[in-house]
Order: sequence, then structure tokens, then C-alpha cells
Amino acid sequence: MLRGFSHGNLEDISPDLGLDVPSGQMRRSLPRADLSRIVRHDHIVQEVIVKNTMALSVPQSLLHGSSRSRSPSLCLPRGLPNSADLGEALEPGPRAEPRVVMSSQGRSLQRSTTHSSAAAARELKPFATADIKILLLENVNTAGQDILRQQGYQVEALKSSLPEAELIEKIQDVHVIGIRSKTQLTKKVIDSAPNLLVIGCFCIGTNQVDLKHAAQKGVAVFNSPFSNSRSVAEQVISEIIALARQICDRSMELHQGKWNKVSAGCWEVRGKTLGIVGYGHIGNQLSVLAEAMGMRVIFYDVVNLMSMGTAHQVSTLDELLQQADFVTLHVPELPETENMISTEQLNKMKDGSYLLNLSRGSIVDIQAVIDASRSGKLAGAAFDVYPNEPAANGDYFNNSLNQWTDALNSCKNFILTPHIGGSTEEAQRAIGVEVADALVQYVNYGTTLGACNMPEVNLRSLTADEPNHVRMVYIHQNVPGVLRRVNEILGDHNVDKQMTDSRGDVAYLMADISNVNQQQIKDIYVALEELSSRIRTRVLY
Ligand SMILES: NC(=O)C1=CN([C@@H]2O[C@H](COP(=O)(O)OP(=O)(O)OC[C@H]3O[C@@H](n4cnc5c(N)ncnc54)[C@H](O)[C@@H]3O)[C@@H](O)[C@H]2O)C=CC1
Ligand SMILES: O=C(O)C(=O)COP(=O)(O)O
Repeated sequence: MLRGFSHGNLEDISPDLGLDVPSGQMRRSLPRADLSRIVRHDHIVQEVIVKNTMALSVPQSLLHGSSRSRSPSLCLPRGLPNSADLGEALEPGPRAEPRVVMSSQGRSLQRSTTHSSAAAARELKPFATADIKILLLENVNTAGQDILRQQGYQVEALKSSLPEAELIEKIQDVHVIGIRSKTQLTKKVIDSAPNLLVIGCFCIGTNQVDLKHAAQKGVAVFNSPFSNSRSVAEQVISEIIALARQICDRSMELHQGKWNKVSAGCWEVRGKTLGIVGYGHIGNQLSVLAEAMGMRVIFYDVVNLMSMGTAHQVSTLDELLQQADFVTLHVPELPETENMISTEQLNKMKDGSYLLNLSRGSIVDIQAVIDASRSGKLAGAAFDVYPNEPAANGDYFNNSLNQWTDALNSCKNFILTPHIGGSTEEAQRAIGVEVADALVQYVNYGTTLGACNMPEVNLRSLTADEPNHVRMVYIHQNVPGVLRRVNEILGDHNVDKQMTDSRGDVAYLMADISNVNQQQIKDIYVALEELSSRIRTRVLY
């Protein structure tokens, strides 16, 4: 477990770090831009200071957490070393050359913090974790909430999403926000959250977050890339059969007292062709399940992919549309996928075929589908997602939400579900655990494995026999010369290990430095903050 601070008011931090810095001096030493940035973050640090001054005789400016999987045998005594421990008793040891560990790539790395084989991983008492404020929206599963609460974080969990104005109000003092597919984290919302460290999307899609802007503000974003894929695939399978047999219409009729036993236009799915658009996690699962039912599977994807079973990839969307009896969409929301299925594409589909959309509402022109149903071109359709979806459960699915709602409701053999593709107990629990774990790893250790908008960086844990090591996290603009300047600052110390990687405009550096006292930590922090490339500096120890 590491604890840390980021963006504190240095005048407030300095006494805790054992410094004797006149306030004017400290302010003068910082460029104006940096000062305004620091002032925005003042209140968190002050809050921590007030609480800790009253409750604990420990450095007061540090925010920290603990590992969820803390083993009692690894726990160190509660409380932090005091400033004498950090500042005097421990002089820096002999310098060693910095050892640079370049990033390994991709998701193949485990997200959990790797441990040294030689010594027990360092897991310290969570201190002031109650100052980490977390806002969870959209009914995040309790398994995820529990993980965050067990850290001691302050967790507020709401069942619904929030409209922009309320969100802006609420997000101002939040360090971590957890959302699902509804909550829009736009540039404006992110800019209203000066303390925000990290966003957790407790779902697959991340189209609701301005990922690039978040990265540029030093805010990492995590999601759960596949925990609900199977649930979506199973729903699609159930709907393919239900559409082929017109089961939902028959059921609705019978609910209204009407016995209507028909076989015309009802089919087995065996031997029919399923066309999957987007052969990713969901498309793959679906492919296997559909073949098990005797369907022929073809798929279209922008990437050349290995087929599951005997499925085969076609080279154009048109080819798929012309061959498939059932077309199902599993692409992400992107500018290129907007209205990917409209009148032109529907006209290319087989007469009497079916369309399913469980991806995102923007991908299908729903009015065109209504027209294709009325003309008899389509024999049925299933929708789980819509351009506008309500923020909460209730009687909101009407024409004021989407202007064609009444027309859609009147279409024959249409299955309409309220975005429940990933809504199973299994999926929600797995997502809750996965994303909450990633948030804890990021807040406590700075680990970005699995991040959607930042380079993936991890270092093995600090160990119990490295009590005076500090972990610096420096998120910065990916511009030439930064590493030289950073290493000029760190190079006066013993850099035990260091890892750096970049993604687009943003780079992420993590370095563990040994035998540093509080003054040195503060000096490093100030020096890094003063670099013009700085996006965010965090100190964890
Ligand atoms: N209804 C629901 O509750 C849920 C909906 N979803 C939606 O389903 C989408 C797909 O999920 P996954 O399969 O996990 O995503 P994925 O990222 O594993 O797969 C998406 C596939 O689409 C392909 N693709 C991208 N652009 C394309 C294009 N223009 N044409 C053809 N193929 C293209 C990609 O190459 C990739 O293979 C998510 O982005 C999300 O929006 C996901 C989970 C639950
Ligand atoms: O995982 C996704 O992308 C989904 O669309 C599911 O969203 P939800 O968690 O149900 O809001």
C-alpha cells in the first residue's frame, strides 16, 4: 500500500514535510500557471491537514490507501514514520545508477501490482483514505462498492445517472468517479472536477467519456473490457430465436387475451446465416454459440481476424448484408460507425431478414428501420440501445425522448429492451470487482495497467524492507527533452527502478527512489511541478 499526495498547496504541505519555507518564498518560486493549479487543489490538502492534525501525529498532507488484498502477515504497524524517521534518521544511501525498465506493451501484463520475490510487498496502513471521495453513479454493483469502501474511501453510490448541471455540481470535490454507459463525462464536466484522479467505467463502452481530454488533464480512465460480453451474446441468441418464431408478439397478444396460433413466417434458426458486424469480444462469443445451434456464421470487421469454429470473414459490409438472414451489430460508437445501418444498407439486406442492435444507439438510423419494417423488407428487429436513453428507470420511453418512439412501438415483431445486454448478476459482479480493483491500484500505486486513455505502466511493489522509498508518478506532455529534464531532477537520488511510456500526446513516468527524506521528496515534487511539460505529479509512499 502506498500513500501520496498530488497537487497540494505547498505552503500547507511544507510544515508536514519538515520544511521551513516562508510562504511568500514558496509562492514566488512557482510560475503563475502552476500557482493557479495548486490553488484549485488546496481544499483537499487542507481538509486532510485539519483532520490529521486532530487525529494523528503523522505527516498531514498525504493522501493514501491500501491494497484490497492486504494480508495480515504483511501489515506494518499502523501510522507513518514521523519526520525524524524520514528526515534525519535515514540519510540517503550510496548512489547507484538509475535502472530504467522500459514499458512492456499491452494488456498482457497483470493489473495487480507485481511483487519482488526477495521480500514481502510493502503494505502500509491506510491513512487518510477517508479523504478520497468517490462518487458512483448508475447502480454500480455492491461487490465493487465494497472493495472501495474496504479501502476506507468515502463512497457515495447513486442508483441513477445525473444530468449535466447536477453532475458538475457534485463532481467538484470528487477524486474518483464511477459510471456506466449513461453518464456523459464531457470536457465541460471533466473541467469542473479539479480533484479528479481517475474515472471508472463499470461497463465495456467508453464512448460516454472524453478520453483524450481526460488524459490531457492527467485523469486515467479504466473500463471492464469483456466482463459482460457473454451476457450480451446470450441475449442476442435468445432474440434470434424469438424473432424467428415471433415469440414476443405472440406473448403480447396472449397477455391481452388473444389466442393466435400461426406458423406462417416462423422459422427454425438451424441452417440460417448469421452476419456479425464487429467481431470483437461479443462477436466472438456469439459466433461460437450460433454455430452450436447449427447456424452458418459470417462476419465483417475492419481488422483481419481469426475465425472461431467455421465462421468466415467477408471483406465488405455489403457482402455480409446480402448474405445474412440475421444481421447483428457489435461495433463501438465511433464517428465511422454512426448510422452505419441506414436506408441504403437496409435495401441491400435480404427480403424478410432481421436486424439486431445491442451495441450503441447511434449506429442505426431507427427511422429507416421503421420504414423497412413497414415496407416488409425486414421481418423483425431487436433493439437494446437508442440514441437517447433515460438516466433512470421510469416511464420515459416516449416521443419526447426519441421522436419516433410511437412508430417504433407499433412495428410488428420488434423486440425492444432497455439497454440490458450486460445486465446480469454475473456480469455486474465481475465488472464491479474488475473496475474497483483497477481504481484501487491506480489510486494507491499509480498502476495504469488496462487504462483506456493512458500508457500502461507498472512497477513491482515496494517491499517491506524499503521503508524510505518513494514512488513518483509524473504525467506529462509527450514532447522532446522531458525525460532528460526529469532525470536531471531524479538523478541526484538513487532511482531504484523507473518505467515510462507514452500514448499520443501524453506520457506516464513512474519511478521508485530510495532513501529519501521529506525535504528531498518535497524538492523533487516542486521541481517536477515546475517543468512546463507537467500535467500531474503524484507522490506515493
Ligand atoms: N447492450 C449492452 O448492454 C452492451 C453493449 N456493448 C456495446 O458493444 C460494443 C462492442 O463490444 P465488444 O465486442 O466488447 O467490443 P470489441 O472492442 O471487443 O469489438 C468491437 C469490434 O468492432 C470492430 N470494428 C470497429 N469499427 C468497425 C467498423 N467500422 N466496421 C466493422 N467493425 C468495426 C473492431 O475491430 C472490433 O473487432 C461496445 O463498444 C459497446 O458499445 C457492450 C456491452 C454491453
Ligand atoms: O458495457 C457496455 O458498454 C454497455 O453498454 C452496458 O452498459 P450498462 O453498464 O448497462 O450501462
